[in-house]
Amino acid sequence: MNFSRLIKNCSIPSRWLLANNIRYQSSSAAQNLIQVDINEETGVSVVSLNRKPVNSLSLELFKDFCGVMDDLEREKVRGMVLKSSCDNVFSSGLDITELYPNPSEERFEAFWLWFQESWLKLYASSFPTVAFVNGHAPAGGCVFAISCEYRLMLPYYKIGLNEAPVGIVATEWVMNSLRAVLPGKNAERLLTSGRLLDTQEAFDIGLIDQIVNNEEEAMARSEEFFATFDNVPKLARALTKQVYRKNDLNQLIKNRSSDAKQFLNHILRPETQKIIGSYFKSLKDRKKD
Ligand SMILES: CC/C=C\C/C=C\C/C=C\C/C=C/C(=O)SCCNC(=O)CCNC(=O)[C@H](O)C(C)(C)COP(=O)(O)OP(=O)(O)OC[C@H]1O[C@@H](n2cnc3c(N)ncnc32)[C@H](O)[C@@H]1OP(=O)(O)O
Repeated sequence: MNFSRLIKNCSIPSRWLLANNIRYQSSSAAQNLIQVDINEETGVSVVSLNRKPVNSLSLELFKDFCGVMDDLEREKVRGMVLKSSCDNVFSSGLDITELYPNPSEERFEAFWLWFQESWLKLYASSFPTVAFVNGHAPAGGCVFAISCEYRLMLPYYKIGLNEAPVGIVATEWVMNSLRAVLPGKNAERLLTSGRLLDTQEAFDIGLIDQIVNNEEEAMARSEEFFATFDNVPKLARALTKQVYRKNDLNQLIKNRSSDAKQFLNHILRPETQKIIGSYFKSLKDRKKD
C-alpha cells in the first residue's frame, strides 16, 4: 500500500475545502458557539457545543466546529470528548430555521457544504473521539454522536435519527455512519421508523457503548478509552481508522455538490415544506400547553 499517497488523500482540510472554494474563517468568535478545553497534562480536549438553548446546528456553528477540528489536528491532541454545555440537550439537530421557510439557495448551499465538511472532519479525524451524550440527541445530534468512535450517555435521555417523521430523508453518508455502528437490520428500522430510543434501549441495541451517571464518570471512561491507544503509533492508528472508513468518506467526497443539490430540491418541495412547517409549529405549540 502506498502510504504517502494515502496520507495525501487523508489530508482532510485543504483538499476538501479547496475543492469547494470555501475556507474557514471564524464566523462567531463573540458568540462562542463551541468551547474548547485542552488538558495539558493528559492531552485530552473537551469540546462543548454551546449554542443555547438546544444546540441547533446552524451554518455558523458548523463553520466554527470545522475551525476547532483543524486546531485540534494541529495541536495533535491525544483524544477529544464531544459534549454539550446546554441543559438536557446534546444537540437538537439541524437548525430548522435553516430549512424552513424556503431557504435561499445561496445560504442553504453554504449551510450544507459546511455541514458536510463538519462530518468529514469528525468522521476522519486522526485522533480518537468520544461523544459524551449529556442530553437529548435527535437527528443531527445523533449524527454527531455516531460519527465519533465511542459513545457514553447519561440515563433518561433520547437518541435517534428521527428525520423521516420530520419529512426529511437522511442522506446516504448519514445512513452509512449509522450502519458502521449498528448491524444492518436495526439501522434500517431506526431510520425508517424515526423512533427515538431512551438511553437503556440505545445501550441494549449497541447504539451507545456505555451508560454513565455523571460527567466525572464520563471523563474517567473516556480516559480509559484513549488509554487503549497509548501503545499504538499515532500515524498507524489514524491511517487504520481512515482506511477503515474510506468507503463512507469517499461516498460523500465524490458526491458533495449533487448531495447538496438533491437535499435542497427535497427541502424546497412544497410537501416537504408543509411537513417541516407543521412539525416546527408543533414544537412551538408544545410550550403553550
Ligand atoms: C458532524 C455532523 C453533524 C450533524 C449532522 C446533522 C444532520 C444529519 C443529516 C440529516 C438531516 C438532519 C435533519 C435534522 O436534524 S432536522 C432537526 C430535527 N430535530 C428535532 O426533531 C428535534 C426538535 N427538538 C426537540 O425535540 C426538543 O427541542 C428537544 C427534545 C431537543 C429539547 O426539548 P426542550 O423542551 O428542552 O426544549 P424546547 O422548548 O423544545 O426548545 C427550545 C427552543 O428551541 C427550539 N428548537 C428546538 N429544536 C430546534 C431545532 N432543531 N431547530 C430550531 N429550533 C429548535 C424550540 O422550538 C424552542 O423555541 P422557542 O419556543 O422559540 O423557545
